[in-house]
Amino acid sequence: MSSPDLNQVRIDISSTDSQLLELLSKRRKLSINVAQSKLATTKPVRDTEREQQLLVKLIEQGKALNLDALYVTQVFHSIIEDSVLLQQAYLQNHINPETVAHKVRVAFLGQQGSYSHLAAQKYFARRAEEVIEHGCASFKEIINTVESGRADYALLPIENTSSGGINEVYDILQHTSLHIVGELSVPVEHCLLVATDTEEHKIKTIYSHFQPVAQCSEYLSTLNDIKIEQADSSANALEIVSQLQRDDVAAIGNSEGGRLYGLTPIQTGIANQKQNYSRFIVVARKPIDVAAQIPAKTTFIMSVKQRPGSLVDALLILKQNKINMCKLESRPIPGNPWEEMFYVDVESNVDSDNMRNALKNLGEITTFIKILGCYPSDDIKPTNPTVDS
Ligand SMILES: C=C(O[C@@H]1C=C(C(=O)O)C=C[C@H]1O)C(=O)O
Repeated sequence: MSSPDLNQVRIDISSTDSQLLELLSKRRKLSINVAQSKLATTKPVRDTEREQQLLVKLIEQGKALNLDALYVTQVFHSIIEDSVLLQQAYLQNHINPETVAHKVRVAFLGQQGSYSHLAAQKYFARRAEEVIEHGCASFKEIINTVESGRADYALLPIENTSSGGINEVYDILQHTSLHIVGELSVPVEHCLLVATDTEEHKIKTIYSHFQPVAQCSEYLSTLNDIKIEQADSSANALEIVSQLQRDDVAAIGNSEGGRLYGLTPIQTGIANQKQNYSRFIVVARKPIDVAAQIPAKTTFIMSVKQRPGSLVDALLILKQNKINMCKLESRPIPGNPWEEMFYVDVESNVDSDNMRNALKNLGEITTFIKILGCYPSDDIKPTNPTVDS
């Protein structure tokens, strides 16, 4: 048998890919039709039972076509995630028409290649056609840029799975007039990046923002005689190392950002936790409404009386109203030694009856309470197909 002609096979592959794209686009249009019907019936966007039935059937059909179950599941998890996010965006635009914009101005920490920059690109990819990027040198500058109207949105990192909550951002949220309107999680894959043909044992100085230093503390403790130099952001560290062009310096950053500065990774996966994610919040001058069909989160801050059990009493109000708390952080209140401000994230829409009732009751027992925002939950957990074996 003569071997297939490579050029011809590639032409056939390209044509098959075009058909796949057309089908994906057709499926997306159908998802929008589904969103339109849910708008009328107020049915939730997510229907995990339907997803499960769909996956089981697709796995079965895939088997008959020689496609393994894991592959089919992965592909359709990604297709369904897109479908859910698309529908959520449709419903959100419907309920907040004033936020629909062709062009948005976004402030974030650092410059091109920073984690915040990558997160901004990811978040706005499905929300605006054009993003005007506004890199800032500090969190204060970011907040100021949006408060003064020079940008429409800001992205702020709020927590990381390795290093925990980002205190500076929590403290800023106590005083800003901005509102949380969104959130997203991005994988953070730290590498050690260099500008020359060098090796790890030759490195004497590492440039990094302080957050990656905390997230990679275990790896850094295995290196001898290393000086850590602080940079304004991860991207700033990459830029410095790229300018220095020395065998004995390196930066901690992501490989995608490193490529922008001509750096190569000599160590990958150096974060303490292999599943290293950062969660970002998106803030704007005006709060948004979250459609009832979408899972919502509400973030509020409160302080309670200095007496036994007052925090427990506040949390019991959430329990009585069947509201799940997914995060609780405490931060000192400047000027009031040993008093704490509590940051609470709950899985609830601020306009739901339960949440209204809880906020009314909390208002009666707390010394201060302020809602920072209600926003769609970014957490689209993939549905598990239960396959009978
Ligand atoms: C499209 C729908 O909305 C969501 C997305 C699904 C999909 O893309 O297949 C399936 C179920 C829902 O979670 C639907 O309800 O049918």
